[in-house]
Amino acid sequence: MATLLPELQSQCHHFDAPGIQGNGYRSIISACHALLARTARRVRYVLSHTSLVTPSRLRTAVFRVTHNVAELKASASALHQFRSLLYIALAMQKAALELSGNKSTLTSVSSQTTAAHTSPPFNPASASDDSSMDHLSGHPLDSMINDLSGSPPCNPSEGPPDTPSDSNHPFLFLRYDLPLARAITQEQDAFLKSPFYGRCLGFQFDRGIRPFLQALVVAAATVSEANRTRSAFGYARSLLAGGRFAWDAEGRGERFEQALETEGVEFWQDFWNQTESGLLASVQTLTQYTVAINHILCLPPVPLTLPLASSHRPPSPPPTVTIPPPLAHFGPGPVRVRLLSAELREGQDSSEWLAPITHRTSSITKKSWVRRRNLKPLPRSANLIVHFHGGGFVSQTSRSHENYLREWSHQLSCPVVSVDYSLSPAAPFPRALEECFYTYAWSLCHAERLGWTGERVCVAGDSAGGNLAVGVCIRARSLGLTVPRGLLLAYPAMMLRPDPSPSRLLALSDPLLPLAVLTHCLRAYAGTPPPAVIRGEDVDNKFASPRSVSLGNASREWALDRLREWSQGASGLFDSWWKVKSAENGTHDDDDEMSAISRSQSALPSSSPAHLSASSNQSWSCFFTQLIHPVVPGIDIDPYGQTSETFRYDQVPEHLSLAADDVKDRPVNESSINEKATPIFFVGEVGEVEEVEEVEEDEKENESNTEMSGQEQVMSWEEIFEGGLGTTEESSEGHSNDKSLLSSICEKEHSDPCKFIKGLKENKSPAFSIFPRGFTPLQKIARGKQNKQEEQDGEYQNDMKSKAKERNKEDRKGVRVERIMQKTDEESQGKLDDNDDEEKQQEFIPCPPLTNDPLVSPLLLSDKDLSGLPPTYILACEFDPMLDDSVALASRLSPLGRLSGFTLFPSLPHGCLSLSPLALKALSADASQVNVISTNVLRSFFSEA
Ligand SMILES: CCCCCCCC/C=C\CCCCCCCC(=O)O[C@H]1CC[C@@]2(C)C(=CC[C@H]3[C@@H]4CC[C@H]([C@H](C)CCCC(C)C)[C@@]4(C)CC[C@@H]32)C1
Repeated sequence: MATLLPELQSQCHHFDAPGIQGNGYRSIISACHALLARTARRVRYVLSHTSLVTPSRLRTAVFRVTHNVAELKASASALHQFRSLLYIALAMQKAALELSGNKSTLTSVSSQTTAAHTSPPFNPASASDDSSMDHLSGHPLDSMINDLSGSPPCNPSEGPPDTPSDSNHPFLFLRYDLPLARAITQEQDAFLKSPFYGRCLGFQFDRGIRPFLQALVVAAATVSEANRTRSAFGYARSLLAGGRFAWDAEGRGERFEQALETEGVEFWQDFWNQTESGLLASVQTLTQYTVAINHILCLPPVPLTLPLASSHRPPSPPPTVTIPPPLAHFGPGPVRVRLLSAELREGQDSSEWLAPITHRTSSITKKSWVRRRNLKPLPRSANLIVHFHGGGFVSQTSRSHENYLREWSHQLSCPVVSVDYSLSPAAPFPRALEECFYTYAWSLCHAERLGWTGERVCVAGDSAGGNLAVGVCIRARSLGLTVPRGLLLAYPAMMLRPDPSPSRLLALSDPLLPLAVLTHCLRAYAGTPPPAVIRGEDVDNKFASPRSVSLGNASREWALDRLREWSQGASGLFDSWWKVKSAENGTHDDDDEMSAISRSQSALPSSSPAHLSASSNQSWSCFFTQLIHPVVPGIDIDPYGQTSETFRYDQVPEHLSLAADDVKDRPVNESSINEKATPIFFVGEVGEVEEVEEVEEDEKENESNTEMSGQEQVMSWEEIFEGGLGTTEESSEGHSNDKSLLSSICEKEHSDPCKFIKGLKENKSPAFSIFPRGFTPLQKIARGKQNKQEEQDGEYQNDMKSKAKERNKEDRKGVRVERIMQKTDEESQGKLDDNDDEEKQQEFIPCPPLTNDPLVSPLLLSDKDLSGLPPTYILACEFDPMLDDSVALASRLSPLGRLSGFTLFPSLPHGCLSLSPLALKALSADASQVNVISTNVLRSFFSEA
């Protein structure tokens, strides 16, 4: 580590966005320093107490020797993992620098490394950790740790001033199909993650957040344990296990790690949704601002006609555009939207307000409306915020994000609209995006119903919602609609392709967004095609897919149901008390509505699937992507816009294609909204809706279609993969852009691209000598084989692994058998040889073709498209696997003049906005600033002339 850290640090600055000192490499270094500091303190503490006190029971009890020793062992194991991580990061860094053609930076590595060595020594005592041991600084061990760490952690106020912003700026993401990227993906699976999740959990985060993360892991481990047995006895056993996990750090770490390996997306979906209803939700409500309006609207699925934002000469009618309702996968269906408003405003209480409310929510909402009639409404607000929540595309609703939405509404005195879009895997891309865009358009043409004048609108999104927010703005711009005044992105997910980046490596130790869970989310949203038709009866079943058939899944759902029941039961009394209190205060929450709407189910249009036929579904599924960008399989975009001409807005007549500045600030004039005006175009196939009875016949046909399309996708991925790495002559026509991208990269360093590519393939290029000197790759060996590396990794790891294996024999048996069977099949077909590489290749995470779509991975958007975004402010967190998404986006937007600001919150994990204000207060001072800063950003958007 003594050499690795300074070497990595010396090149970090090349990856910063202009003027912003932060990226995944810097975060890895900070995490390492935090771990070293924590280990050093623990060692000092143990040493000082063992040397003074003779062995006795008293000593053991008072100084918690066993606990400290166990912690030390876990820290040692974590350090070992981090050492490997540093090697990987270093290899990535060098590869990225070489790919960017940044020769000068490569040659200066050694000199800068020396410089880093001469910098002031890192003092572990300065890092925030167990303050009980702070008085021990100055111990001889300090010097050892100084040697280990070598240089101080990244300080945002220091660092090289000449951060590059030219075209040679290295990109943080490494293409998934490069040999190094593949090697990294294999390596990450071999990491022993339990020390991070168990005892060492969250060591790299702010001290205050550790108890929260530990509680999270205990809860996840308990639920996962409960999944294993379904009986009442099993339930009692899992409760006991829950108690055990509270103090057995190793046990919960192992169970959590195992849950990552065995549980599917549904588990995480349900687990993450715990804040949506029940006790947790009720407790959260206590700490939030009260609001006058908190309603669920169901926007009816009808086409909307809006005026274009282009200037037109009166008296000619303004050109209009017709926006179809969301169509993908299920056909037209209502969109659920939450309207929050600190004050009751004109229009929000009008009878018209009830018009868009349909289906299940109507009775409840009408009641609440009647209750509010005696409040005197304020004039309509000039500002509106349209928000898209995060949750990995698979979980959560606007409700779990209310804490900051309510604050925004209060501080900015404006209504907030947050979309409860359909969730994956039931409704994969582009359904959610369509719904978000439809809501945006609906808000523009029904401003008065929201208590808004239609003047200024800002769009905000966190995490997965940030991804959707960018898509909405791009679409608004491409159709010539009013573009929001500002875009606020909180830790957005901008690259959904499985390209590794340094911050993604942090996912290996992150209990909030572990890599396995990220991969689940990715597959659910953009991986496989959804079931083509979901039958009417299935819609009532939240998990309307074959998964509910398996015993494992059934028991998981059973366990989660028990947890939910308990939580809801406990919150019953609380809820009734709270409602009485709210009614007295004249405030209201439509909590009943949300608890009535199960998460995934709420996402699905309640009626549409029953009315659809397979044929209609197929034509709808492509609607969104065709409208914005024709999807060209295999086409890739240079993140720096080199292939910017590839994508066209061919549906928008050229004379209507507006410059970003033309549309940016144009207010929506209500009187100019002319629903009767002739639409310029309308693309959609609403007319193809057929009756329920016909569904069954078409179903079989449709199933086979789905299978076929699934096969086609796999094929095309393989082609892309081969095409991207094969010789240029081998590549097919569809991959021309891959070729051009690679050629352009190669040209910088090598005259013959083919040779260079071959070099990459054979790992001969110096940059791709997979890992630097001294690195022993962790051995990725299928379970059931003896892992030789384990032997070297020391007793502790062996203990942990064998213990885990024993405990979970049953679970793992399945996996092993599966692999052995797979092998036997292949052997019989003569496909398998003993080559380790081939085995690894099978385990390589495939890249779903959809993730190449710039609307799925907005970092693949061309410069031309990105320059159509409104002024964008990015909030990012230091210890976030998604940090590089923010930094890379900022690097792209900054030269285009579209970046209005960037704030990096040190020591915070992903999702910090969603944490309750109480939790934030328990964290650092920076953490409590998260909400304040986001509010100020929105205020500045609204106030800018
Ligand atoms: C080595 C490199 C290989 C590269 C391979 C990479 C492949 C994948 C790449 C990209 C895919 C991106 C996919 C989607 C991105 C998703 C981003 C995204 O949207 O992530 C969100 C997912 C939900 C969540 C974790 C979050 C924020 C807040 C969290 C919530 C805070 C409190 C909530 C608890 C349930 C409260 C109860 C606690 C109690 C003690 C029991 C909690 C934890 C729920 C989950 C959310 C971020």
